[in-house]
Amino acid sequence: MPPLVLTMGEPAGIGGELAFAAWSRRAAGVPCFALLDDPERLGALARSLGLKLPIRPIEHAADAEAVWASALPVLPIPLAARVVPGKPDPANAGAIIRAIERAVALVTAGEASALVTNPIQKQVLIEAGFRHPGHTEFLADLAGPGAVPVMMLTCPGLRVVPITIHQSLQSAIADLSIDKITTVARITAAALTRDFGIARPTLAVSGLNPHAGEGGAFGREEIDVIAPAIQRLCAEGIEVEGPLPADTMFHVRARQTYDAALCMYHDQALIPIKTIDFERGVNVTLGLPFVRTSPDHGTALNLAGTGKASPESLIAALVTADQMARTRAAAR
Ligand SMILES: NC(=O)C1=CN([C@@H]2O[C@H](COP(=O)(O)OP(=O)(O)OC[C@H]3O[C@@H](n4cnc5c(N)ncnc54)[C@H](O)[C@@H]3O)[C@@H](O)[C@H]2O)C=CC1
Ligand SMILES: NCC(=O)COP(=O)(O)O
Repeated sequence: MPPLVLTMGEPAGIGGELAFAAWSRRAAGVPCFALLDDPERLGALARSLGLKLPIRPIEHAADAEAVWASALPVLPIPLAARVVPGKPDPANAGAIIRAIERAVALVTAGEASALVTNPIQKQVLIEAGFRHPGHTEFLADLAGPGAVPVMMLTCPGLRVVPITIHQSLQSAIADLSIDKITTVARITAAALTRDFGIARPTLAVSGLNPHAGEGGAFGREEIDVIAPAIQRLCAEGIEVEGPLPADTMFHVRARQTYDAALCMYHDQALIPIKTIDFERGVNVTLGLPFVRTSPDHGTALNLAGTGKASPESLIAALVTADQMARTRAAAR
């Protein structure tokens, strides 16, 4: 298998030190990855953390495997400005974006088995002219026409999928449609079978309004949009239940009745998973022609450069990406 590729993310965030921690756990089974980052800034970061961590620039992703046992393999992406932990600099936006583009090129060419992204500081990139609200949408754009990105977060015992992603709550509600819900549900069901080995997945679909609308008394989206989408999916043979009240579909016993919860907007899906298991949450983008995962957390600027951030979610993202890539390779 080719190595994974890991992007730098926001260099003023915690991504670099998490990559160090992940590489340090290689003997415990963290899969081999090539880090797309600036070797000089990584060296400075390691020194400031008091780490004697060998960093080895490599020319090709394929060189990572030979280097892995003795040094952290880095595909160099030079940064424009010196990095100050906790203080993102828009001058580095170009390099952050180039790292993502190079990673997609490598995974598309088969030189990397899957793509794992470190978190970006979205506002800094957007202010620097980045046209996408997040990786999910950018990766779909890079993947080309036909890619419909679906965000799924997973931790032991729970998977959640927001139907609408990075947009205002007002526009998310306006954008809900039967077609959107059915498209996301079909992609989710197919991915649960292909990538997670669930032969006949059960999807639980949330309502939008309190008490799933209380029969129309608290809103009509359940009646006009969500229930018809569920009927269409059931007619296609997909196991779907709902619309369920969002406040009661995440307790322990409820979580055991479905394989993924489809929610109407970002926070409805992400609050339960980040509350239940922030440390082991993994963000997976479905609907792309390649495997992409990331940790569930963001840049944590308040922890950057301290060495105190937990690497567990990044390690879970690396392990999940490796497992998904192996499952797909075995099915070919
Ligand atoms: N995939 C991505 O690129 C993502 C990027 N972000 C971006 O991250 C930036 C900051 O977002 P926030 O909402 O502040 O979320 P955040 O996840 O960066 O931080 C929230 C809280 O969790 C803590 N935290 C985060 N990761 C941690 C770790 N590994 N170990 C220990 N504590 C940790 C932070 O210190 C902070 O107190 C935003 O620009 C956001 O857009 C957020 C989520 C995903
Ligand atoms: N909160 C999850 C999130 O924002 C993930 O964003 P991205 O993976 O699309 O960058």
